[in-house]
Amino acid sequence: MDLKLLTTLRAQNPIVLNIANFVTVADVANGLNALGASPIMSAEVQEADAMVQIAGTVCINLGTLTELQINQMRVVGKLANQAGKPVVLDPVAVGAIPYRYRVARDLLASLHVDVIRGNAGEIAALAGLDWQAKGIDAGAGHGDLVHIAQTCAQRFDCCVILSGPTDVITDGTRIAQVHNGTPLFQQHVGSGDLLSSLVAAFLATGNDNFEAAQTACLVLAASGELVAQQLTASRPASFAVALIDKLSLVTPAEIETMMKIE
Ligand SMILES: Nc1ncnc2c1ncn2[C@@H]1O[C@H](COP(=O)(O)OP(=O)(O)O)[C@@H](O)[C@H]1O
Ligand SMILES: Cc1ncsc1CCOP(=O)(O)O
Ligand SMILES: [Mg+2]
Repeated sequence: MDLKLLTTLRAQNPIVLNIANFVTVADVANGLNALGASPIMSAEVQEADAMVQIAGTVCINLGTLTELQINQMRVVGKLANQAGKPVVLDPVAVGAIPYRYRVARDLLASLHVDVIRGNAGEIAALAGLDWQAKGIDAGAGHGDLVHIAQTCAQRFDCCVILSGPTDVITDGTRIAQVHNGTPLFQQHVGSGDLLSSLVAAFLATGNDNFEAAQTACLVLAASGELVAQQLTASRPASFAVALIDKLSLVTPAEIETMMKIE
């Protein structure tokens, strides 16, 4: 974990290309912008080449996929691989919907993904391990989260973030755990989508994927925890607004005093 990456990211203001879902697209754009990245969303395959050329990194979110969008994901992902631009995959609800699972497996077979970011239900499904996912949420299960994340990372030869009350980050060998956060994240739809796109923003700093992924998890979780401490009413909508503000203000020094990372 390297909090200097936050300063680097803000100095670079990297363009993050998002194939977003239509539920959380504005939250993701505003969260990226607040942190110090430059978001761009695209839904048209004809502009894939130009988009990848201007982008520093790409985040592919399966949230509201269509056949047209899946084709766009494949084209954008392949172009990003050819151009050496890092790719993040958010496999929304692959643990609950078999069609999505097949789409994710097809994408992972035809592209190299640098980081997969999902909740326990999503990462367990991709790891081929038992878990009861519930829609877009993690659901219930009893497995060892570190083992699940490592199995997924080794299977797809990439870095994996299994997020939740504790975020587990692994490249298959190295493991980090971020214990910061607040249960308010679960009450606001889109927290996971935002994390996936912030991971893409940190990957643009050119650092080791494992370090960049950890730093993204820490910055978001710590920002949420700081907001939760200051809110007078712990409500999901006020949390979401205050979180965007905090992402624009939070400093490495502030995070350093409260980080719980192992
Ligand atoms: N109970 C919790 N306590 C603290 N942080 C949480 C909790 N649940 C989720 N988070 C945080 O919320 C963000 C989104 O994670 P998660 O809820 O797992 O994704 P998704 O929305 O895709 O299910 C992560 O930054 C994670 O650390
Ligand atoms: C509600 C919903 N339906 C399809 S995508 C989506 C948003 C998922 O957001 P997140 O996984 O970040 O909570
Ligand atoms: Mg999600």
